[in-house]
Amino acid sequence: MNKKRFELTRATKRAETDADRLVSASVRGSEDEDLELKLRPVRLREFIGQTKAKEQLQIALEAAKSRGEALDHVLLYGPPGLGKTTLATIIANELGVGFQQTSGPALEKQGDLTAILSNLHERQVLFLDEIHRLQPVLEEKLYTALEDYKLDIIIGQGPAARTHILGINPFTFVAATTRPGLLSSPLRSRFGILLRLEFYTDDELRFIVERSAEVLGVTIDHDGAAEIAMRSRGTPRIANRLLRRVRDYAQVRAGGVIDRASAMAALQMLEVDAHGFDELDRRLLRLIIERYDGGPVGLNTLAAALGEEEDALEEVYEPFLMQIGFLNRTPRGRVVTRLAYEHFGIAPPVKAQQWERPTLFE
Ligand SMILES: Nc1ncnc2c1ncn2[C@@H]1O[C@H](COP(=O)(O)OP(=O)(O)OP(=O)(O)O)[C@@H](O)[C@H]1O
Repeated sequence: MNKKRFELTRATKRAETDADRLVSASVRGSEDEDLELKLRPVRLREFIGQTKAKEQLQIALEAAKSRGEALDHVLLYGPPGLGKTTLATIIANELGVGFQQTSGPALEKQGDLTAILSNLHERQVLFLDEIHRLQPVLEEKLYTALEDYKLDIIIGQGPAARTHILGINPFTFVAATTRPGLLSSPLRSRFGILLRLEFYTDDELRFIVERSAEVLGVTIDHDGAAEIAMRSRGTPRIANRLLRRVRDYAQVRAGGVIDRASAMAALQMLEVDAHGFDELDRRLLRLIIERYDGGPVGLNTLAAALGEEEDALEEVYEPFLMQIGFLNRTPRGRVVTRLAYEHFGIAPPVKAQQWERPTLFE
């Protein structure tokens, strides 16, 4: 198996494992896709949270519109399910231009990319998801397209082959990635606007749940929405999925109304705890606490002990645990914090407190 194929197989396996989880931030099947289409905000003013990114984008959009030019290329990065695709569609809507979507792994041949680029309309948005998985030859092809709106194409084969420069319409390239560190610096430097998406606060997620409930025609009170928000791991995609499952429960057991009691009962039945942890998070944290005395423990050791891919741990499980302060990455490996011990009602060893304090050399 060649290296690229091996990478793709690993990524597919990772996606499959993750997709089994109720609190996965990845899309889980066609039900999720249908729901997302219905719930996706269309304009920037409907997009909740991400204040910094939104402000930066709003200014750039207004400036581009008033100059009548294509918006600078945009790179959106951050964990899955935080609204990268949503923002890309909003950019096209706000500019009043067409939108075309593809992804790094979907583009296999140079011809695929050439066909897409040469058919773009003036100022339209081309959205490329998972840009970190774009093949290097295609990445190089993109450079001139992004910089000068030109494409080098080769006509003919063998000694008769000639290169030809093809002009393309000025367009806005919006790319998304969960792994910005994997992008080469020449590629990164082609983006004028870099927007980092952060995990949402509980209040922002509560707004999102209330808005989604309204769109779906579900009766929910403030406390019910807050309960779902709190367990959504800072991620709108998870909030919307939990809302759907709680709605089912409320319909059958609570007269169709979601309040704190029915939300709590439903989420308890679904085994999603107060932090939105599921079985996998608990296994990960307990393993570090019980087998490695709180850490530090290396990523590869953890992955082997859990039977998970290293990438999955790094991309899917760890970011949220770090965000809420349960886990730290140190040069010597992963360590859990006092909060993790408290969560499981286990007394932390004295050294756990030392690790929380960053040293001069970390
Ligand atoms: N700020 C927001 N306000 C309201 N709903 C949101 C917001 N961000 C995301 N959502 C909801 O969450 C769903 C997932 O968002 P989206 O598909 O844009 O995430 P993503 O970051 O592109 O994920 P991935 O990287 O997995 O493709 C959307 O369908 C939308 O309903």
